[in-house]
Amino acid sequence: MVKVLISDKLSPAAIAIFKERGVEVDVKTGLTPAELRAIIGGYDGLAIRSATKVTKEVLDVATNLKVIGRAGIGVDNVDVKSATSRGVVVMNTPFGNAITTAEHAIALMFALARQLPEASASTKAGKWEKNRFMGVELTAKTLGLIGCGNIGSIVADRAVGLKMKVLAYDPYLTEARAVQLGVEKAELDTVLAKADFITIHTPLTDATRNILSREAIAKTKKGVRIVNCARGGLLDEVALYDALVSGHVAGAALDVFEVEPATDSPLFALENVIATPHLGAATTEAQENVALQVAEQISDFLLTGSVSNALNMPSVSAEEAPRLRPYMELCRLLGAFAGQLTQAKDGVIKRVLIEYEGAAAALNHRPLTAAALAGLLGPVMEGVNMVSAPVFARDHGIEVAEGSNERVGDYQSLVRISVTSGADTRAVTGTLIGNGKPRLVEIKGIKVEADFAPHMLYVTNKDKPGFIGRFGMLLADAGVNIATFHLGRAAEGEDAICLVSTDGTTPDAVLAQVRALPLVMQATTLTF
Ligand SMILES: NC(=O)C1=CN([C@@H]2O[C@H](COP(=O)(O)OP(=O)(O)OC[C@H]3O[C@@H](n4cnc5c(N)ncnc54)[C@H](O)[C@@H]3O)[C@@H](O)[C@H]2O)C=CC1
Ligand SMILES: O=C(O)C(=O)COP(=O)(O)O
Repeated sequence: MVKVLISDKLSPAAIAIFKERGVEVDVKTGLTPAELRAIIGGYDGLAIRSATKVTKEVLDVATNLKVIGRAGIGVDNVDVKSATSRGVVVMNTPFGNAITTAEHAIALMFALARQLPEASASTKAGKWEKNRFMGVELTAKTLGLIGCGNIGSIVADRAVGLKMKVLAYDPYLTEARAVQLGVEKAELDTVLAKADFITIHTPLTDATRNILSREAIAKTKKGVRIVNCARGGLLDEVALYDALVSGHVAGAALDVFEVEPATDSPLFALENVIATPHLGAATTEAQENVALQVAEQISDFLLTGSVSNALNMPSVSAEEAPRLRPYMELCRLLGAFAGQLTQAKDGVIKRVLIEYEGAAAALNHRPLTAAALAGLLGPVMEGVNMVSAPVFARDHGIEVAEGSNERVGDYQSLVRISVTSGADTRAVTGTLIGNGKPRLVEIKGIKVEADFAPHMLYVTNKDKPGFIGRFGMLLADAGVNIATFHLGRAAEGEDAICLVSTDGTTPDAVLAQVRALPLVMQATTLTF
């Protein structure tokens, strides 16, 4: 039974889904890093929000972990790079809390405009300071958005409804989308110079860290009000403090902080600062959405292999997962065959071409290519899987190309993997037979019909009388039992191949004797 750990506070809806799907689930919140490291090895899946930090150190000991599901959007608390290199899928729930977070940003904007928290505290203290709390209207003011993705777009939509003029700085925002949203696409400096209110809605990445730097804050319009509902670290808290004290910035509303939990900050002493404890996603609706979604995504992945909303792996829908699974296995096996042949020769893979023909042409190729690369790179990198293989290939300068052709030839469906290393290119081709069983049909252009078996011996030889008898005798004398025996040749008297499955491994000494046989050009043991 697969086992999942929920290590942050999630709606009970998540537990119910896991149990319904037959996934064993433990809930342990508030773990220290050491406590998490001590237990993570026992879990296949981890469901988190923003409190759990999934560091390299945690991943190093997460030996069974296959998937991390973030019930929410930001994954800056997960070392996605380390997860990827360890083959762990990282998923989030990109839409479940977007409306709720956008509403929090709008709420904070109103709260800043009318100093609601201070006014409420003063009134409750019996002061009735009607003249102290003079606000500003939002209508006709300019809102500057930094980041206009899911949340930024919803904020824009609401702000347009409030009759604000919206400027958006987002390098990935198209003109067409800006027009559709009713916002004006602008450079960062223009947003800074013109906005009466600024809200930030980018992820925290190396590119966005400190995007509202001291310099950027200095470029803002005097009297600007700033809302950050995205991530601490996107703005310089010390520079913001100085600008609030000097009066250049009229107010700031912060839901997120560089260090969380933020229990102590000089900003808390300022009257024109509103602070909430990372409540952006904290509504019943959003928490129900993200908990249900993350539990479904994690369960689906662990139980069926379908992949949704992964940051480091192509999606595989629940509908296509059963259709793709046998093809993934075929691709992995073909990749493993090609990888072992390459490893046995000169080793360094330069280029991989994966061609899909017939019925395979119509499939979702990204997961299939990832599976082929996982098989191919298996002999080079221990523990490689579909998550880590494409990244490993890219990082090691291996060119990966895909081709497809819907034409049906001798087989309904074919997958061919051609691997170039040094001056050689080796191609292996396979198909699915019967109820989705992988079958090899061609090796280096020579037709052969063979199943994959755990232990195989692959020999290339000259097609001349005498080889098969000597080869059979040699294996028999060495006590290596042949389970299946397949032959193929380019043409009479030319290059031939012999693919044998054996009951158990062929010892290296026997392999050396096979290589020494007359007519043998090369011999390699293969394992699958
Ligand atoms: N306070 C809270 O509780 C919550 C905070 N968040 C935060 O909000 C962030 C945004 O969420 P979504 O809108 O759903 O993400 P998204 O991915 O849909 O949108 C982010 C936008 O930022 C833009 N962007 C990326 N780099 C940029 C740059 N250098 N300059 C300007 N724009 C850039 C992207 O093009 C994209 O359009 C999340 O990454 C998360 O950190 C999300 C949910 C709740
Ligand atoms: O979804 C996000 O990115 C959030 O920041 C929400 O964080 P939380 O799940 O409330 O800790």
